[in-house]
Amino acid sequence: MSDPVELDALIAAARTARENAHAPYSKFKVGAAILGGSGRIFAGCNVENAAYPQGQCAEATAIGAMVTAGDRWIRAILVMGGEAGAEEICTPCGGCRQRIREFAALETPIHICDPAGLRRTFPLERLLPESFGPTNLVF
Ligand SMILES: O=c1ccn([C@H]2C[C@H](O)[C@@H](CO)O2)c(=O)[nH]1
Ligand SMILES: [Zn+2]
Repeated sequence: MSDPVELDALIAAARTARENAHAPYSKFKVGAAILGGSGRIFAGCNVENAAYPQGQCAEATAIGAMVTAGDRWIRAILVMGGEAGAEEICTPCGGCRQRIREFAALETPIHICDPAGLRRTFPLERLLPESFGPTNLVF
């Protein structure tokens, strides 16, 4: 789990990112916020494209911002997608689960929000069991 102050900061960062999402095709806005190893927060939104397959998820944008700034560790990640009170929660897609895996522990919390607030928290391992990661490539 993340402490409540960190959680509030992640929610605020993801909310702002979500508002900036470029999602004219799906109309599904997503913001993500990462608490990095340095204690800094990195945010990202989904960035869609008229050539649909070129769209990028919010989590990928946030991970890119983190790596660009020099952080290499995800202490917690929060995803805020869709609309308040939606029946289904917005968990990271399969590709983003693997992207998170590159920089996180199996216990790292993935907080799932909608614009009204926190809905669920999962450890990464719950969303990506029996996963392949960096240690598989250590010979
Ligand atoms: O966890 C998720 C799920 C979906 N999307 C984006 C991709 C696409 O732009 C839109 C609809 O799938 O939402 C994300 O950014 N993150
Ligand atoms: Zn994704």
